[in-house]
Amino acid sequence: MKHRSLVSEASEHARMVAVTLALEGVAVADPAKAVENYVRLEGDELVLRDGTRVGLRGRVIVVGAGKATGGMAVGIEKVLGDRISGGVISVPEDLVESVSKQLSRIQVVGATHPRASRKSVEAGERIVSTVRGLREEDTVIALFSGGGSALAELPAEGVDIEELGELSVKLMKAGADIVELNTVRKHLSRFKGGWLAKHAYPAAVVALLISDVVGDRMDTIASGPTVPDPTTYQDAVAVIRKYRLEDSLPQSIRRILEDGLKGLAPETPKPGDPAFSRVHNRIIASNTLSLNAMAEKAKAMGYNTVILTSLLEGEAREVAKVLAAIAKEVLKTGNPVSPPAVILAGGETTVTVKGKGLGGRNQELALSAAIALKGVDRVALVSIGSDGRDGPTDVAGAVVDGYTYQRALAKGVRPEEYLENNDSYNFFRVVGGHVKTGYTGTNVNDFVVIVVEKENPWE
Ligand SMILES: Nc1ncnc2c1ncn2[C@@H]1O[C@H](COP(=O)(O)OP(=O)(O)OP(=O)(O)O)[C@@H](O)[C@H]1O
Ligand SMILES: O=C(O)[C@H](O)CO
Ligand SMILES: [Mg+2]
Repeated sequence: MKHRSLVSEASEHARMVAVTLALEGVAVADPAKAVENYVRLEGDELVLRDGTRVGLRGRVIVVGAGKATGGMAVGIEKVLGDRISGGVISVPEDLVESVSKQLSRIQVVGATHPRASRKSVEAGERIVSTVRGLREEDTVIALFSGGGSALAELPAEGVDIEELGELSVKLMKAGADIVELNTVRKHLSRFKGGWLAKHAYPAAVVALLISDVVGDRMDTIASGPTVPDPTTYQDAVAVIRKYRLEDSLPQSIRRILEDGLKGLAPETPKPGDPAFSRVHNRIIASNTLSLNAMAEKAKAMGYNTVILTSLLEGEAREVAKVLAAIAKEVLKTGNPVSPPAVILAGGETTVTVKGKGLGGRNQELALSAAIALKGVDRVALVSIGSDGRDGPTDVAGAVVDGYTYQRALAKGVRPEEYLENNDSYNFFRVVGGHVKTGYTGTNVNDFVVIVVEKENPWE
């Protein structure tokens, strides 16, 4: 069968618009651009986008940790230039060389993630010694993003970093979510959970955060080194009990938690602590901020636009069915918006991997949507991970339309079979539809864009 009969003009147009919008969501989350769009220097004042003004009277020290922190540091050097007195950031060790080349005022150290190591402690010690002893007239610019929890650490007294890394991995494998995981990590640290703000006090702190946490809880992003910690030792112990890990706790960790419960070890700094009186925590890139930018662009392109949520969760293949149903409803009744329509959603779905295939949650969501959208004209759906790596694969995600199913059959590929085997990567490798961005250097979770065209989108 000719390819032309396996697609329509409207579907092609919808695919193009869907991918264009998804890439806009990634672009606005670019770490350097996000910093440059959020802060500017006016005389001897740092002015934040929300109008906050911070006088730069003494030294300006830049610190931070995270997978996007290198890009953020490039941005802050562009904004502040030689107003920066110095500083040090921790990035994944394979990025140290490329990031160092772009910086002239800020030093770069390499550490490990998603599991912390001795290198993470060296990074944590470097950062803390850089901010300790600063004066009231000095200013710390803190740059934190996803991966920051692992990339910089200062373990609580006696806690062994290898044992801490082991416990973190056990909690991740047991299914703990990031809020639970970081509640535990904050209570075994003297860096996380607001401790860095304590070390920097009485200097002013401007913390710029790129959120990879669904729901954007600031105290959870990189475990909130500059953010007052609302969680307690009781919360941390409750997490460990929930995942039945208390019997296998190493002695050093058990002791700290028991001392904490008895009030013999300091709680993480809480809201109201004077150390936060001159701390300004700001999210400069997030799933919500990207969805808003995508919606603005869609409206400018003439689409009736709705943002469903930035809190998407659930099994990817099931979420896809709900999203496909919304796309069909737009065509059927014009609800929640009439064509030409753009429907946006973001967050982080999950995949229960039972098959032997290769893929990621975004590719799996797209494949399931291709099945649900079989035969539906004028519609496209794209799902991508904003960091450019969907699961253990080299693509960001995939785009599908109402003809993807037929195109697969024409190539002898049965979509349901690939879905059952969690083999979405190989489905799109054969049928087409991969969205490749390369590693984007940012992470604001995943985006789904649905486009529903009117009869003739070229009009
Ligand atoms: N064959 C597969 N098909 C679908 N999803 C898969 C497959 N293999 C792994 N996954 C999913 O990919 C997830 C890991 O995704 P990924 O590698 O993008 O990390 P992440 O969750 O985005 O974390 P990071 O913050 O490091 O990017 C796993 O939790 C798993 O659910
Ligand atoms: O490093 C972390 O804690 C996670 O990426 C959440 O920000
Ligand atoms: Mg990822």
